[in-house]
Amino acid sequence: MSDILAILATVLVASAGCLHLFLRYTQDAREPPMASTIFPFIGPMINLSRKKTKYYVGLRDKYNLPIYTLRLPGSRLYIVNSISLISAVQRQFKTLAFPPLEAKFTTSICGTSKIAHDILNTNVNGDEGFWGYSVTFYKAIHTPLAPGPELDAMNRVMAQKVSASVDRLEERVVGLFEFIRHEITLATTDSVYGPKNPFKDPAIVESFWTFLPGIMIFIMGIFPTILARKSFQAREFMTQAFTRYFEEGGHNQGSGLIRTRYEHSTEHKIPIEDVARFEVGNTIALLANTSPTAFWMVYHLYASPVALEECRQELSSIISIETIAMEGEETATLHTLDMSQVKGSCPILLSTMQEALRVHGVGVSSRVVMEDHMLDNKYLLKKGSTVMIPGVVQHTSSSSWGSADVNGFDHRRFLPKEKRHQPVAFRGFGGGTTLCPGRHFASTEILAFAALLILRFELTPVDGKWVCPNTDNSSFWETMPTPDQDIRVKISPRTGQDKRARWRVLVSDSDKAMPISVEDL
Ligand code: HEM
Repeated sequence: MSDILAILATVLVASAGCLHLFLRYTQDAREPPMASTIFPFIGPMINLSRKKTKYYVGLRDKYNLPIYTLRLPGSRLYIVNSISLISAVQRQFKTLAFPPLEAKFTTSICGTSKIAHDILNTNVNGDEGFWGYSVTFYKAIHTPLAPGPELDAMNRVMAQKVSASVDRLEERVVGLFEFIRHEITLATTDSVYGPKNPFKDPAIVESFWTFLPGIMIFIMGIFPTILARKSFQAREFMTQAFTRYFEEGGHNQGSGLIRTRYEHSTEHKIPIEDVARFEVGNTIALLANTSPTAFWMVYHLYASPVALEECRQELSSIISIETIAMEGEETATLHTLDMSQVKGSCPILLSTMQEALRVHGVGVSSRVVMEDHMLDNKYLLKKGSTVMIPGVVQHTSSSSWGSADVNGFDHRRFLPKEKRHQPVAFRGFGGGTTLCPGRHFASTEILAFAALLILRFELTPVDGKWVCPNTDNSSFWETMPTPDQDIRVKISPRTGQDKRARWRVLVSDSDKAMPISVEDL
């Protein structure tokens, strides 16, 4: 037995030695330094799958490097820690490019046809000029999602749905995440897809959440029909529903966003079933992050009596109340929450949402290196490698946020007058050319939902105290992780509330952007 162990140990040491030699031989001295590891290639792979984005934080704390190399079997990752290098990466958007990665993810996650694959990959990075599906896509969807009439129209539907969902609330016990996810999913999809929204069918809602866990398998392309069978079936079911939606012209009654997406695809001769497949992919951007962000914000509001009270006060000062005539002789009070006032006059509420995105946001911005490049004239990035900017590294950086409370939740941290932080370190919505175009829509929805909830209801945890759930089970690709365990809460109307009062959310014409990311300031 001991002989076998000795042989095994020798083989392991010898293999590690060979891998170290190979590493040294194939690593250029001008490349970012390597994070050392006992077992090259295999070690980082195991650590990444076990610790996920926490691995990047651990390496940042251990080596404190501006940028470093992680070698995985068959690929090089350059991980960026330094703020100044983030700007340098984002400036080189052609050489350190996102569109080729996006095209690869889209085709593998959505299971598109060869025709759609070829259209998507033609002039994918715009090297031959500003034409082709991929490079014109971002500009096309930017207009209906940017502050202006189309976004206002979408927000109006959303506001009405969110308001109706809070109206339906009554005294009961719910799973907080489950409840928020359900309401946000319906409000978001109704706003985007209109009256023929496929998500009105509960089977489609269920399919969406069944589809998500298979995403990593789709991306890696390892037998998805077997290893992600349920996900695969859910995706195909959603594809059929979206094909029917487009064939029946559902998009014509939907938002500017869905009409633009459909027109952009058909102008580029994407077959209808692939338009539907792209839409299944789009539901990930649309839904996967909004519900968890709303959940974390609501959790922190109710878990902190000070934050709750300050936000309630802020909101109470902008609510307008009028008496309206009802049937017969009756009257009622109508409370109006105007979202442009929320955005302009409720900085603590906005700051609480940003802090939820900072504390929980773990999105990684990725870029593929199109040709050998000297980043900032200092570091050689080799063609074919991937550059990664993990948001969590920035969000937990004490040099950006202050060492005293970087790990704590401070609902006032983002107040303009407090300004104690480095704004570039906020990566909740990414940055540069891939900055999330849906941030205005998502933020308005989350703020409207949270505002109505805290103005009208108390939430008390059934277990007696608020305990922050872990997120260890969340997937690698998730930008806002979902909680591992739900929190059972009792919902009850606030005392002293007029039970007959009516509430509405107003979205008045606004072409001003909310100051969310550094690009909006
Ligand atoms: C709170 C909710 C949301 C969060 C936290 C979030 C976050 C992000 C992040 C971190 C990125 C990647 C940025 C990068 O790589 O640098 C991104 C990209 C994107 N988001 Fe969002 N997002 C949210 C909601 C939405 C919504 C509602 C939509 C659509 C209406 C949307 C559409 C997109 C799109 C299309 C991209 C890709 C941009 C590109 O092609 O370059 N997101 N989002």
